Amino acid sequence: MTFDVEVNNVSLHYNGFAALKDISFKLDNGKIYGLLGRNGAGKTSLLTLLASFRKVKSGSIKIGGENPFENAKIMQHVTFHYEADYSELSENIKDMLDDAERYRPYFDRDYAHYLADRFKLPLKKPIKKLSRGMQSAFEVTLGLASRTPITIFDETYLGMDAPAREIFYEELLEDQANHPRTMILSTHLVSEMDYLFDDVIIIDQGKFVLHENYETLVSKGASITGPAEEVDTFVGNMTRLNEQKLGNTKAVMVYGELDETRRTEAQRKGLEVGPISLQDLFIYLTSEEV
Ligand SMILES: Nc1ncnc2c1ncn2[C@@H]1O[C@H](COP(=O)(O)OP(=O)(O)OP(=O)(O)O)[C@@H](O)[C@H]1O
Repeated sequence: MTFDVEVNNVSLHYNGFAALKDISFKLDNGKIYGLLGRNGAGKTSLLTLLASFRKVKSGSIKIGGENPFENAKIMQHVTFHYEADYSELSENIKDMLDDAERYRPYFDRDYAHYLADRFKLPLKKPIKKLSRGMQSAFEVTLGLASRTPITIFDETYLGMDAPAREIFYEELLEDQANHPRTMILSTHLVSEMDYLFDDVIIIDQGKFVLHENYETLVSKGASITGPAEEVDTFVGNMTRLNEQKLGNTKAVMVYGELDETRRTEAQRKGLEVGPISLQDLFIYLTSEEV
């Protein structure tokens, strides 16, 4: 069975406030998707609909061709991980991992224990007594070890420190290579996580902005570095996303493709042409002026 995801014209209102406005996109199997959007863009709202935490009332969502809402056949293949509130839970990590094995059909117990060890999670400690970062690491452990065909992480990793996030990224890429599934990672940590994404989806103020392959997206811009005057002349009236100056050297990020003729021209003028960052593109595409 395949688990393609189809989101068709989905809108969501909270007491008259439009949090999602006519969103449509499709997800293929086996890719890592980065879901990006500024604060309040609607990422969590969208993910709770995908995870069937709430019912779609306007538009439709299909997973594997079926409506997933209250559909046990589909929902056992979808997991949603977020910064859960464990403050009332007295069970320890080991018991929780044992429980997970019972209701998650793809769960790999050995891998879960290996991850818990890498994250230095104390197996015998009640989860409510773990720090916020450790609770996040536990959630991430569940998410990876569940190996669910559609795995959704809603900024689960925010509370984790940088070394722990690095372990998560390493494990995510390695486990995805061995057990491909559809992963959706919503995040603000764009510059830190961009290399993980196969595709990027950007939403802004409840609206769909784009769904694009990561490489294709970043090739839509370039950074031009060299003597300030030369750079300014070369860039002309192209859209500038960002610029930095150090002494007489300037680096300008531009939006817009540079064809071979323009690249050769840059080279002739001694300018360096490099790739653009997803972060700069994201900031530009979701800025008020666009
Ligand atoms: N239960 C709710 N009732 C009313 N408004 C809500 C509710 N949940 C979210 N909203 C509003 O809907 C919009 C989208 O919120 P959502 O949490 O989906 O955004 P987000 O992209 O996940 O934001 P963040 O990155 O800040 O977590 C926001 O304006 C938020 O205030």
